[in-house]
Amino acid sequence: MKYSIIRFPGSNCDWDMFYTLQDVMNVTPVFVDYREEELPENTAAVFIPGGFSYGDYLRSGAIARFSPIMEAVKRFADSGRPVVGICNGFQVLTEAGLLPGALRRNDSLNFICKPQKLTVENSQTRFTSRFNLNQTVMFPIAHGEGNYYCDEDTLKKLESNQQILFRYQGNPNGSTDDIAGITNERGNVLGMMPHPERASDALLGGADGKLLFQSLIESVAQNI
Ligand SMILES: NC(=O)CC[C@H](N)C(=O)O
Repeated sequence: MKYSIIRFPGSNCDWDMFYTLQDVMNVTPVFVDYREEELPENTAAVFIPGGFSYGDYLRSGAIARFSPIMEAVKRFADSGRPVVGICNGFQVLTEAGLLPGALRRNDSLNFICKPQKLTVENSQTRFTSRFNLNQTVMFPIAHGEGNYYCDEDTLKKLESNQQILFRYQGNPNGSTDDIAGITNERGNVLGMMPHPERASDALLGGADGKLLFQSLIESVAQNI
């Protein structure tokens, strides 16, 4: 089983993800170039890491979503298997239409880089089964375009389908309804602005993020 990490020109959290998967979680990560048209065989889950794909030109993620590999990522997601986008990865997934809504400039118009408290809003998913409901966790944030926006109807659907997995405590960027991380309706595609891979080892200042990787890896093992 491989855990595929997609690399675009400008990705910069690819090694953070690799380290977490290989050294902390003891699974097998593999980098996948954006020009590839297929994912490696035996891919168990796809990760789209943080960064500044194509220099964040036009809008974050707006160019990366046209990369050849994204067609394969869409097919993988359509088959119900897990796809996780962190930070720029979340931006790419909304631009690609795999997640609802959009990420806009932070309301302060400043880049924000700090540890951020979050509330776990749903602990009954393949990504969050190791957390407790309403648990407070600390994940770093580092973004200029993390202001999640969706219209009223979409927000109602996100809430009624329990697609909101994480909310900010003390909204740092103006996100609608304090939203920090959501899934698609089917529940197999996750996007979040905070970085669990940067909170996966006490040496990094905290290990709350490890729970997310544990949840996902267990669900893969159980074929959920
Ligand atoms: N760390 C990141 O992924 C940065 C995200 C994005 N490019 C932004 O600044 O909004």
